[in-house]
Amino acid sequence: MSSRFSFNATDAHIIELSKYRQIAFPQNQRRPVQIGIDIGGSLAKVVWYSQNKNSYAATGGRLNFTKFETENIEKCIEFLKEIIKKDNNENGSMSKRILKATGGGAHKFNKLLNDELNVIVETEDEMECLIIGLNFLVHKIPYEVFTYSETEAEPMVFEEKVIDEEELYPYILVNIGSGVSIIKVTENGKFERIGGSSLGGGTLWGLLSLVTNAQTFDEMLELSKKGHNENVDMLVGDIYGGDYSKIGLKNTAIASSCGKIFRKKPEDRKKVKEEDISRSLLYMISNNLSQIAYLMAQLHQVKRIYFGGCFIRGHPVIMNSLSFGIRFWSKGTIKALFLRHEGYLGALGAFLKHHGNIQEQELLGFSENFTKAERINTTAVNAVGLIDIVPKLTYFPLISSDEYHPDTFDLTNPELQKYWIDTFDKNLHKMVDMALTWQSTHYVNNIENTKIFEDIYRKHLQVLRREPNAYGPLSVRSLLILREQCLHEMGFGDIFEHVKQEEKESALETLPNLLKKIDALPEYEKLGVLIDNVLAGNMFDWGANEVHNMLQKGELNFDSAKTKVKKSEKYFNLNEFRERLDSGPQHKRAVIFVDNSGADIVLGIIPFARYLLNRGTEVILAANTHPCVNDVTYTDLLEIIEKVCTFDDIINDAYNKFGRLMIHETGSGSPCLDLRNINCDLANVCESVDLVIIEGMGRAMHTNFHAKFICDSLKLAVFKNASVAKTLGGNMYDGICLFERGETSLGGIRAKARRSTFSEILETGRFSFSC
Ligand SMILES: Nc1ncnc2c1ncn2[C@@H]1O[C@H](COP(=O)(O)OP(=O)(O)OP(=O)(O)O)[C@@H](O)[C@H]1O
Ligand SMILES: CC(C)(CO)[C@@H](O)C(=O)NCCC(=O)O
Repeated sequence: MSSRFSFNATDAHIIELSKYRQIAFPQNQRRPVQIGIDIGGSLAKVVWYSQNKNSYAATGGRLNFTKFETENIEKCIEFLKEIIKKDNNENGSMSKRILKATGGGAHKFNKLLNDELNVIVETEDEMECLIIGLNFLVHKIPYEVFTYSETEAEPMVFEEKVIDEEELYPYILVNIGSGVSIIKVTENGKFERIGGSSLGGGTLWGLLSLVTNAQTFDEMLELSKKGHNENVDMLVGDIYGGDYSKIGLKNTAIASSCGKIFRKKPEDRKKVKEEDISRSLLYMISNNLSQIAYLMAQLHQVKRIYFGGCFIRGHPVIMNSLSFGIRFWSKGTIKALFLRHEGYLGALGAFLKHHGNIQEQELLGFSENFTKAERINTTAVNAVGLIDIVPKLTYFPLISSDEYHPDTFDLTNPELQKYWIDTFDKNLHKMVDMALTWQSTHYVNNIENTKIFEDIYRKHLQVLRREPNAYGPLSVRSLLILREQCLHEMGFGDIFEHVKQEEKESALETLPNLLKKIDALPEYEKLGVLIDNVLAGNMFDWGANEVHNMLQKGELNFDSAKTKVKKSEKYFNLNEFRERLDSGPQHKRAVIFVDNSGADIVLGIIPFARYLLNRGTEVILAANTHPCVNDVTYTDLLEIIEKVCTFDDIINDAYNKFGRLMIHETGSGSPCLDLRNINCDLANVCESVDLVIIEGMGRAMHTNFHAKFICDSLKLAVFKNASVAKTLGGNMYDGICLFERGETSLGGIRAKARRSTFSEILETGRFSFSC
């Protein structure tokens, strides 16, 4: 089967998930490079922090991952020397650094590391580091954990981040390195190594080195993919002539690994294919481990079994046989859990042991960055991976259900998958054109970077065509985020800046007159006109292909947009909103998640916000932190409001005098809105919000269309994509205005169990409620 795990690693422009796993630290974090290393019997794994200068996104830092064969420890040391030298050049020479090291090699090579690197090597316990690393990934990295089964249409099924401790403990970790350690974890900081096995990854590597001509472990695994184990394994059918149904053994079950070889004549034994024997040995090790893992879980009455260690390396056959074994032995009651950063648990744990890192995590958010454009360091076994470290994000406090999921469309349907991947592929050239224009207006002459951007994104799309869930569940949101990451990684900033600037200026010129006209309307007509204006403004969306074409040809202006947008038959209940405004208690505070710059924000949203302010409702405008398409960013919005303040007293007073108009950043850089990850300051000011307004196709259709809130909510958007319209039951350019009363408005109790934070979990080991 083709999969993300077999992507061509020699390609310099793309970070394949299994081999490049960076995790991205927030801006303004200046600190010396910190390194964690886990030197095992087979491989030395390195995790280090680097500042994220290359990226336009305001991500201040990044966790990088790489590994070397322990046999070549000197290459690893050279690599570490380079990292330290680079950091000395950038941040100034430091006094002796601390290197956090774990694994057997931290002891064995202690003196060598000390002498060669001129560092203080602090040795950390291997088992403890594995658990710290695992807990970090499970709590902090989106879609880190997944189950795997080839019998399902979609083999990889991702788990949400585990936030509550009760969900997590007790668990066992089966860490398959050279040898195997099995660790039971019952609560934060409480663990015990309950067993192990010497039949592990080193065993397979050793045996395959003996029976194949392959040079590297990866070549050996490749061989196993092509092999047929039934040529060497004795199956139940070989003994019974069919199934042994009485005890539930099918004829295809392996009765005796390698058990057919002894029957062969000595001259035929040499003809056994290396592919077949590789496959057989791989099953032998994996099946044995799944059985031991299950027995351990039984003995200790544990339901969660995580598999870690480089042995797994996202290899489908290994994962499938471990999964199958656990499912088989547990009669389907337990599922094997895998991790996308499975080989780095120990090194990550050692890294996090640097002073303050564990507490610090609570202040930070982490996102995965799949993209890197530098030439790969060829001395490493598998180059580097990336995790970006971003300012801390949190749950939006007004979501009413724990079932909240941002994405509206389930892209498990192959037709929809193809449609969306094709759509982004076809539109890519438009982004490239924008990137080129952006370069020319910034006097940057680096066509190569635009080409690399195009290349990287297209290659990611190719990966996704083969393995749609390679980077976590596929959604329109994930495709959009990936595109932004690729742009940012190549140093592109706000590539729609010129478009936004022009549209903003022209809209600001129109605004005073528009406000006058609205003010002159009879009171009962105002709301309808304001909502029409928001929907017309929302047409100015350079991210929607159809509209992009119109805008580029100059075929759209505010008036023509107003005639183009029709009211959706199915999703337009303005009257209910009007009735609520007229008869219910006045809303105290509204938050508006805004969308595009130009006419959208200036002629649509600002007059509507002004109307709410006039009615006595405070208004928070929540705009993206980072640029994406022509969405208005937090900094754009500050500028716009300051301009509006120069000619409109209502906005000026509310913003400058009374603080009744507030502007906040969402923490996002996407046209979609994931309300599980909102800037903490915004979440805090939204605690007292009783009206949530979400605007735009990305925020209110691709995402949040089904979101329910504990307070009143209003979704405003226009169908600008035919597939979205068809799937949701609307027509192209229908405007939706969806008002829904919240539990509080209906008299319900406003209460919600908040989620425990990671530091609480780590530090107190107790379950608690907090932001
Ligand atoms: N590119 C690779 N090169 C070598 N081994 C690999 C590679 N990819 C996966 N492996 C497998 O991973 C195993 C090593 O896993 P890991 O790095 O987790 O263990 P380790 O830390 O070296 O061992 P231990 O913890 O037992 O000391 C190897 O024995 C081999 O089976
Ligand atoms: C010796 C370690 C802990 C080194 O990581 C590992 O290789 C292992 O757990 N080996 C298995 C030893 C045993 O329990 O049989």
